[in-house]
Amino acid sequence: MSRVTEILTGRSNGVEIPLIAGPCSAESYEQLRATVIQLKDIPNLIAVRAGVWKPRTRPGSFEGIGEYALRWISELKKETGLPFAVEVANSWQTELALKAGIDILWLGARTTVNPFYVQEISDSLRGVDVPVMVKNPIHADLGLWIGAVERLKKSGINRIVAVHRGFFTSGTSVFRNDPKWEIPVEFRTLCPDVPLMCDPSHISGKRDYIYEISQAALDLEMHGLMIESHYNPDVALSDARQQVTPAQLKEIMKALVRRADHTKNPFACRELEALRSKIDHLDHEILQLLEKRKGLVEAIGELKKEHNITILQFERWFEIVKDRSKVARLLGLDEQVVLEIFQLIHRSSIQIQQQILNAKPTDV
Ligand SMILES: O=C(O)C(=O)C[C@]1(C(=O)O)C=C[C@@H](O)C=C1
Repeated sequence: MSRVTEILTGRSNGVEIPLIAGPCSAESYEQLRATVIQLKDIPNLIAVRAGVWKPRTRPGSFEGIGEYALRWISELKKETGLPFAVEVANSWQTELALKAGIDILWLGARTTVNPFYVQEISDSLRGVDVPVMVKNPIHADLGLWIGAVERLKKSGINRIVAVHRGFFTSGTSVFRNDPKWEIPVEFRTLCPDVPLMCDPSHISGKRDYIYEISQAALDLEMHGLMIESHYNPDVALSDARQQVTPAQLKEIMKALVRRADHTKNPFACRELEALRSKIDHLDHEILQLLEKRKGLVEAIGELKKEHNITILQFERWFEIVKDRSKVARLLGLDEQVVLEIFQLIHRSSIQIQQQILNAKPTDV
């Protein structure tokens, strides 16, 4: 699990939950120093984060100190010996950060979303050996996230870590950004060689949820955490509600559990194997039922073709939705999940019948 530490810092400290922490923004030398000195005590800490240029949604809010803050970082790097990570959004910021000896760069959600920016940064990193973290794009577009990783790799950047920070939501979620956990899981499936960290601060938007989201990320085998911390969050110039004090962060880290991906207990192993074999059996039964259902859908398709009936049957579909939801409820199943399964089945039925009804005479 310390692969992240090695990639980002070139060292290995055997930490099970690598942590990058620091203020949302570097606001003043005193604020940054006070925070970093307290964070230094957390054994999980592998690097400090500090926003220098802040991409804000609307003008008028604090947009970061800019280049000048890099001097404070250099000072604190010397004093503490800790590596520092900074967000860059274009080539001039990248060049200034590298000149200031910043150890780790990261691309924010508003940068990953734009292939032009990603390409510009990748070009300015050609021939430079620096680790880069890539946050997910603001919208749930896995292709853009993977594309950003590919652009960096093409420019010769080999030390890459992805960061899951949740996705823009216009819904009524309690979180600031929707975690959509299925997307980071898919990212890992498609990019198994790129370690994945979680940024619970941006997902939650509120410090009370940081522990819960961090543990959820660890249970999905994410490789580390990036958490915003400020020595006095209430006076922070940006993201005040989601920052925790270093002391709170220390408690959160102590409470988190890194679970193993297997057990060596022989009884538990046997029990697990027996249960999995039952699941295999049930899954095969589900597949056989799907095959039988497909046969019926094909037969209905033939009937529809012969008698010129439309493929989509709204009334029948509504009846199915109502009935399957009711049965799901009675069985104590998650209605939404069951509905999604039947939506997929229905979509497939329509495709099957489209092929039957629209088959050209030469296809048959
Ligand atoms: O009942 C039908 O007419 C079907 O073709 C079957 C089916 C289904 O998959 O259950 C498929 C398409 C219709 O919109 C409604 C239901």
